[in-house]
Parts: sequence; structure tokens; C-alpha cells
Amino acid sequence: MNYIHDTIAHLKQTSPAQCEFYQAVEEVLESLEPILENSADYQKNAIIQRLVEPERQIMFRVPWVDDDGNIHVNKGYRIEFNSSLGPYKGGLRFHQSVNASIIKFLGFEQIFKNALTGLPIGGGKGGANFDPKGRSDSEIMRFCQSFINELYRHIGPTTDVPAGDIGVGAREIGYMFGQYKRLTGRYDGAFTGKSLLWGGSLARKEATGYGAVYFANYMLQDNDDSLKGKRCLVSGAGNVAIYAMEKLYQLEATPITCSDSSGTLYHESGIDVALVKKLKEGARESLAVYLETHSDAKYIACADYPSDGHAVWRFVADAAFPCATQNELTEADARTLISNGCILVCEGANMPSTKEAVDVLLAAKIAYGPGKAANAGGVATSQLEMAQNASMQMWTFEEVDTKLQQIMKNIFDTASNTAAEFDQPGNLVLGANIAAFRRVADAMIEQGIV
Ligand SMILES: NC(=O)C1=CN([C@@H]2O[C@H](COP(=O)(O)OP(=O)(O)OC[C@H]3O[C@@H](n4cnc5c(N)ncnc54)[C@H](O)[C@@H]3O)[C@@H](O)[C@H]2O)C=CC1
Ligand SMILES: O=C(O)CCC(=O)C(=O)O
Repeated sequence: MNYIHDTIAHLKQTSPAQCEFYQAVEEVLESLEPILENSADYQKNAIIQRLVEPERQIMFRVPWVDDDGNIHVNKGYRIEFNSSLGPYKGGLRFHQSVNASIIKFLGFEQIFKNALTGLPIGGGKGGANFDPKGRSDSEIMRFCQSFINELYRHIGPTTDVPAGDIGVGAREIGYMFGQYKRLTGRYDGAFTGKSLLWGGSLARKEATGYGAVYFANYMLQDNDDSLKGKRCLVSGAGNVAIYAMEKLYQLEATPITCSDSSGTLYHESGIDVALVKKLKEGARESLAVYLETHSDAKYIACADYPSDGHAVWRFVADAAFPCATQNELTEADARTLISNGCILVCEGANMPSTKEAVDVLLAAKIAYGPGKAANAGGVATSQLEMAQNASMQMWTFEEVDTKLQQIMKNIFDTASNTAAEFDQPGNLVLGANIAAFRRVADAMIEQGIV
């Protein structure tokens, strides 16, 4: 275990105050113990030392002017973490909490997630500490244009291909692509998550949420069970949460909660997903407005959350799908879920469970699908978008969705078989981390010391 201690100590010294990044690295390194112990090759090639240091980190000023003529300056990031398996691939996050630690943890996770898809994509992530809430379309456009005024020189269809994440959807991708095209004169697949009118892929919008639910069903089917009839807790009300809820209904399960940054919505008879879509994808309103249509639902404002966790996880249900943000499911939440009889936690978000929560879920031996495996459907479908762009084709929804289901099944089988190979059957954290690491590390060795 010395290498974990040494690596984290080194990171604390060379990349200070990046706790989310240390958390992500520590989780991966703990899983790798059984494989590192027996491989002189990985040690000889300094794989861990090279893996935790991004190949390139770009940080830049993003100045923009609001509708009243005031000038604002935000901080932009793109971390090109590892390109051993293909061009850097990963989303952009626009949220006030963004900093180097958050983008680095997301970029680090992305390396392993992308490796699990089996597709030729490396890991990267980016974003800005920009809060889009309450901003007009013109303000969003000016911000996106300014962001791309710097980033355009670093991206391209075979170098680095950004997509969406929190606060970045089709609207923002449209504004960024427009500016990229203007500056470079190129019309190519430098972004994914594009509009269906000009190069997007059918099913990309749905892919992360649908994929996480397919993954959950594969976990249950492994125990001769399924999602049918299950009551489910979902957090978030954005891209991932909405399409996770939609797919849950299609598989005859019932989502009974969702949430946004102001509070939690609980609807005993099942969340009205069409209404949530209208509120969030259309008008961008608070979930509290839902009660104007459904007076039998409850809305618990953030101020009333228990201090050691999140209101979503306090309701009784069979399964839980964290689909909002990092560290939103605490140890106390995990204990509550288990004592309420929850049999599955499947992560649509990136690192939504704290380290202590993960330990509780693994010790309880319930079905636990870590984000880097369970939410990989989004980036996998982004790669399908890249393939369609490169071949100037557009596949049908059914073609893309069928490939997505196959990819999620392969990820489940790979993580599950690897966990069994290392004598920890059912531990998909260990299985996913080792399987992904092996692919990346072996590619790094074959490509030499770069
Ligand atoms: N969009 C994608 O394709 C993928 C997204 N993810 C992850 O899924 C999660 C959700 O992303 P999206 O749905 O795309 O974003 P989004 O911006 O569409 O939705 C995010 C949702 O989470 C809520 N939220 C954000 N920060 C919060 C906070 N601090 N406290 C409480 N609620 C908060 C927002 O109110 C919103 O409902 C993130 O962890 C993201 O990294 C993972 C894989 C792919
Ligand atoms: O579609 C993509 O390229 C990235 C999706 C993403 O950011 C993620 O998997 O966390």
C-alpha cells in the first residue's frame, strides 16, 4: 500500500489543494493493488507516476460582457490527461464550483471510463467557473464564443473532442461550434453532442441516462432479477437524470424522486418526466414549479436537508440513481439506503458517492455500479457520433441504441469477469478499475516513454 501513500503525498506536494482529484486517484489505486503487486512491468515503466500527471493542462482567461455592458472574467480549463487510446475525449462543465481539482478528477476518471468502452478514445475534460443560471441566451453565446477564442487552437476531430457536461448542452455546443468554425474555417467533428440538424447523433442526448439504466438492469439480471416493478430514487433533473427516468419507465420501474440545486422533488405515484423535461429543457425553471401541476407531490428545499446528507436518499425505495454531481451521496446516505432495503446503487453522475459511502455499499454487498462503468454510455455514444461524422453517415436511433446496449453489456461483463478473476466477485469498482487500467497501461508501455 506504500505506493498509494507515496503517490498521494507526491500529488499533495506538486498539485496542492486538489481534494477531489486525490479522492479519484486513491480509489483507483486501492483497486489496483492486486495487479501492481505482481507486475514488475508496470513499475519499471513508471505507469502510475505517468498516469496521475496530465499530458497537458490548459488554463485561460475568459472575458465576456453581460447584457448591461459589465465586463466579467472567468477561468477556463482543458485538461488533456491521457491520449494512449485515442484523441482526448470528455465533456466541458460550466458551473460556479469548477476549479482545477474538479476538472482534474473528472479528466482522470474519463481515462478509465473511455478505456472501458473498448473504443479508441483518450481521456480529457474541461470547463469554466461560469454560472449560467439566470443568464440570457446572448450572454451564454458571448461566454461560449470567448471560451472558444482560446480553446479552438487545442481541439479538433483527431486531437481533442469536447462535449457537454453540467451546464453545457446542445445550446452551448452550438455556440461553441459556431465560433470554432468561424476561427478555423473547418466544418468537422471537433465536438460531440451536436444538434441533429448539423452533425449530431441520434440517441446521444439520451445515451448517458439510458446507458446507466441498461447497466443497472444487467447488474440485476446477473442475480435473476430486473428493474421491472422497482421503485427508484433519482437525483438531478438535467440531461442524465431526465433520460434515466424515461428509460426506467420504459423498463416498467418507477422513479419517485429527482432534484435540482435548490431542492428535492418526491412524487409517490411517480415523477411526471414530461413535465420535468418541459421545466428543465425548455423554460429552465425550478422543480418547485412542478407542484403547480401536481399538488400531491412534495418539494423539500435545500435549506431543510439533513446536514449529513441529501434528502433524495432518505425515501424508501429499491434502487438509487445518483445523477447530479460529485459527493452527493454520503456515508450517512448509504447507511440509510441500505437500512431502507435498497438493493442497487447505479451512478449516472461522476463520483457521486463519497469514499466512505462507497465502502459502506461494497461492504453491504448490494449491486453497486460505479460511475466510470455505469455512465460510460454517454461518451461511448459520442464516439459513435465521431464515427458517423468521419464516414459522413447518420445512423438511425435504433442502430445507435442497439450499439449502446451492447457496449453497456460489454462493460458490465468486463468489470464483472475481472472482479471474479481477482477473487472479488461482484466488486465492480475493482473490476472496472483493473480492466480499464490494464488497457491504458499496456498501450502506454507499447508507445514508449512519452
Ligand atoms: N451529460 C453527459 O453525457 C454525462 C454526464 N455525466 C455526469 O452526470 C452528472 C450530471 O450531468 P448532466 O445531467 O449532464 O448535467 P446537467 O447540467 O444537465 O444537470 C445537472 C443536474 O444536477 C443538478 N446539480 C448540479 N450541481 C448540483 C449541486 N451542487 N447540488 C445539487 N444539484 C446539482 C442540477 O440542478 C441539474 O439538475 C454530472 O456528474 C456529469 O459529470 C456523466 C457522463 C456523461
Ligand atoms: O461525451 C463525451 O465526450 C463526454 C461525456 C462526459 O463528459 C463524461 O463521460 O463524463
